[in-house]
Amino acid sequence: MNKHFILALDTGSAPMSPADLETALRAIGTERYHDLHPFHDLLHGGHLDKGQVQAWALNRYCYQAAIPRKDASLIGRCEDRELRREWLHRVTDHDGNCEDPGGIERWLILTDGLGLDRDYVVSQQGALSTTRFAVEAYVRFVREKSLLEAVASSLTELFAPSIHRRRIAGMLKNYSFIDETVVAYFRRRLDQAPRDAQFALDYVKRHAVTVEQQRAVLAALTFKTEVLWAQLDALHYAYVTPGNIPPGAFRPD
Ligand SMILES: O=C(O)c1cc(C(=O)O)c2c(n1)C(=O)C(=O)c1cc(C(=O)O)[nH]c1-2
Repeated sequence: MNKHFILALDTGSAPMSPADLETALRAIGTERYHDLHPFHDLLHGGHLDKGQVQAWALNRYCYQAAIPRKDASLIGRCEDRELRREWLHRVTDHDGNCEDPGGIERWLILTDGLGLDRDYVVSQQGALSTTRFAVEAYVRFVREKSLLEAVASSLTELFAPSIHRRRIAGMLKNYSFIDETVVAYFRRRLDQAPRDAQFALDYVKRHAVTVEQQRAVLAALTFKTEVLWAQLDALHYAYVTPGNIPPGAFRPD
């Protein structure tokens, strides 16, 4: 977390204004969001082979599959009807409904396009243990922490549209095996994520009013950046340095 803001909250003085809280939250993204991870430079810059892109996509499926579970958990313990109403579409955005097949289906179209077997992807059997541990830590965090911290932990989405735009452009340009069908998931998120992130940011700015609450939301967002970073560390270790794929994990042909 940005040292300046920790110090501001350590003094025991007045809580930050909502505007300063937003600045502090955004500073966490600037310092820690996973757009800074070297694995993303390789992925977006066209420096991975098809097997490494497959490894990324099948590991990332675990995250996709967990998102509606953590959102349903949040709804399940929320007393506030307005918040439940607003949060509900996050579940259908991923699970789909009669009008839209949903984000998980779009992710599976992406893994189909990369030549991966659907049942194998959905089984998560080839995923790295670190991926599963990190993703599950996020689900548990949302289930167990305060509602305010749970909402704050989604705020990495403030920073997602720019990485999605970079990914769409970079992957289409740099990989012969990527086409519009495969990047459809990210195109859709360009509309969905800003709306969700803005709601969550407004909620956090309205409800994190004490020093303790502000400290908790900053820590929640920091935790979430670690969930994302750990997944890329694991991918980088296993699939970029030769000889490191752990037993049982996906092995590219
Ligand atoms: O590709 C990415 O870098 C990225 C990052 C994040 C994020 O920052 O948590 C999400 C997504 N994508 C995404 O597609 C998505 O649906 C999503 C939901 C959430 C969340 O915490 O509720 N984060 C993200």
